[in-house]
Amino acid sequence: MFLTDPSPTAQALAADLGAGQVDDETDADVVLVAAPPDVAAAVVAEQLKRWPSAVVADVASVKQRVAEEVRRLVEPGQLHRYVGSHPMAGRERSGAVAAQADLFEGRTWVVCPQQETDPDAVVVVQELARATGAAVITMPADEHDAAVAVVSHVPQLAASVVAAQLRELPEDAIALSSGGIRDVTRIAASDPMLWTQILTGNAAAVQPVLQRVIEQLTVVSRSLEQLATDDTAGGSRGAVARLISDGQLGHARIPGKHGSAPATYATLIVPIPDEPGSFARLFNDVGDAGINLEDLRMEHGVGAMVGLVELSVLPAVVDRLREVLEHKGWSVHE
Ligand SMILES: NC(=O)c1ccc[n+]([C@@H]2O[C@H](COP(=O)([O-])OP(=O)(O)OC[C@H]3O[C@@H](n4cnc5c(N)ncnc54)[C@H](O)[C@@H]3O)[C@@H](O)[C@H]2O)c1
Ligand SMILES: O=C(O)C(=O)C[C@]1(C(=O)O)C=C[C@@H](O)C=C1
Repeated sequence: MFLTDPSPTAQALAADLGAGQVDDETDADVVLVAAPPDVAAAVVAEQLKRWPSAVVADVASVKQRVAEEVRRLVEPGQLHRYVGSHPMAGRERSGAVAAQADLFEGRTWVVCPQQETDPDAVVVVQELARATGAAVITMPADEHDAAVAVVSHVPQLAASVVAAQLRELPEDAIALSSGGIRDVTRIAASDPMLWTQILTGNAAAVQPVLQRVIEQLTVVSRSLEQLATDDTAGGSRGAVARLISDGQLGHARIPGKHGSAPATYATLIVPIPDEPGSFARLFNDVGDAGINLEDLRMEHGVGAMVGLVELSVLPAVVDRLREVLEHKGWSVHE
């Protein structure tokens, strides 16, 4: 595998970290363009020209705009070798240092062929995606863009706007931060430059979703305004409950591991000392019990040298897990 990047540091770092060798002008069968969205189409066009028989795919987070630009930049006879794609996995941090070999395992990778795309080129990109452990979904670019507006782009704005409220919060108020704020704001650490490009590139699909969010929040805001002065105000509690309940219904639809149906797991919380080897000891004890962890989260205790590890397992094995862990000396909470 060969790498090339206009930033010599990014290129050398990716090579040092084992992503491949620096481009040495050998032939290419498949080129994967992982450049920022606003230059992705130009890089695709350049690569189609440079490698006259290669399949060229991009991974930009918006698909329609990139495909339209590629169509403008490329000779019509070359378009059959371009395949738009988008792995639905990533990090809130950029650059090769943030890379993870298993990032795409069990995640979805969307492939968006155009009408000109050669079906064999589509298969090449689908296979490349599957080789990373991802599950492939193939859909038209406009459907992709409408979907990611809801499942990725508006969530980014929501995380950012909630996190922005923390900027001037006094220290003793920030100290109360726990699961709620951490869960809602993880992606608020994302790169502003990348996200400005993504949101600009998908503005037409994102704006109507954002408008619906604003309308629903406006209803709740009006209700709370009424309740703040008159807690008997008719209809106001209903409006608040409706939003929370609609949220429950939406949340229950998020697919489980490997794109399977949403699963309900049983969870146990285990405090672990903040010292080397604690995690390994806990995992060994879970492994010795022959129990598969379905999910895992960790929170840091504020002002205490402990971490709170939340273990998610199938409900059928939770009692046995609790028993085993208590027997091994762990304190276990529901
Ligand atoms: N970060 C994510 O979570 C994520 C997930 C899925 C898809 N994507 C998409 O992947 C692409 C890259 O995002 P990233 O997070 O890896 O960004 P990144 O900043 O980590 O990497 C982008 C790389 O592109 C290089 N680059 C800049 N201009 C270039 C140009 N003109 N030609 C060639 N290379 C150029 C940069 O030097 C940099 O090394 C974007 O299109 C993004 O939408 C990102
Ligand atoms: O989980 C993250 O940190 C992501 O950045 C992932 C995420 C997403 O919203 O799911 C973000 C943008 C990419 O286009 C694809 C995936």
